[in-house]
Amino acid sequence: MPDGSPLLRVEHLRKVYASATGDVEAVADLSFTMDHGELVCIVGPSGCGKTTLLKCLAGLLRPTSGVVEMDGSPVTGPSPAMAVVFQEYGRSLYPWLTVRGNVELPLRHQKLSRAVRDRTVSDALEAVGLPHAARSHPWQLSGGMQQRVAIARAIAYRPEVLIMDEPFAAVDAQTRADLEDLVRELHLTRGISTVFVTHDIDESVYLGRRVLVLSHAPTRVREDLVIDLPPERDQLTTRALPRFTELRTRVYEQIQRAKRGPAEAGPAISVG
Ligand SMILES: Nc1ncnc2c1ncn2[C@@H]1O[C@H](COP(=O)(O)OP(=O)(O)OP(=O)(O)O)[C@@H](O)[C@H]1O
Repeated sequence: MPDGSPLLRVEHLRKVYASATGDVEAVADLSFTMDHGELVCIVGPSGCGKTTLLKCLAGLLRPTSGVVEMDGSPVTGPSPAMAVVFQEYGRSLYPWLTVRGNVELPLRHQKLSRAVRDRTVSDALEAVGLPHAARSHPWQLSGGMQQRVAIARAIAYRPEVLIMDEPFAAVDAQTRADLEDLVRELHLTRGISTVFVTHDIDESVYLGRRVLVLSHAPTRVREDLVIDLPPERDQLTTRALPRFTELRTRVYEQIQRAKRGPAEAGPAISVG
């Protein structure tokens, strides 16, 4: 239960890959915390280390040094309290299972009665707007619908943290806008704590309550920006607000500076 302590604590995280051509330092010295119920977006220059960071958060990669803690306990491996949604929805869904079967799959490892499991799956499909597609197979659905199935599977699992790695990079602009609104709605109505990695500056400002701008690789947090836009957001009115433009300009400038190299990276600061 939330008691004022952070949900996620990342402190002095460092990750060095050993490779045949020499060591690659992907994450240099990265620290931040995230509270229960927050939606934090992470942006940074291409190849800066975003996926490496997410894999360390999700326990899929062991950090070289530093700490990742969830609810005060170190993350040392894949945690049942975290669900990850990747960009490649086509590869994350099982084509031989129906939509319902895909959403239900991770629940089979939980000790739930058949009735509760059925209700949980139906509720998740309802939440992503796909109750009518339960009996379809993923390959019968559009890309955006398949990504909704992946999101339904993640939320049915009731994770403490939903981690999303550029989840909408492969869909068209209109579908992307709809999926962004779905993430906002799930955040507002269900209070799901979400870490959302994106290349898209406008998307990070539209979605986030905070945006972490990462430096060039080896990465660290260059800026921790509070997004003080109203919680009820709308694709037209929110994006037309002068404050939206100020915030996107700020993120854009920081990424441009970050691209110029590690020497430009300053300490993490908060800007209201
Ligand atoms: N398994 C690996 N072995 C060696 N180096 C790696 C490995 N995985 C990633 N890297 C290197 O670590 C750095 C960060 O990679 P990472 O994929 O985390 O960045 P990213 O910000 O997610 O990239 P993108 O913007 O392309 O999505 C890059 O220099 C990459 O080449």
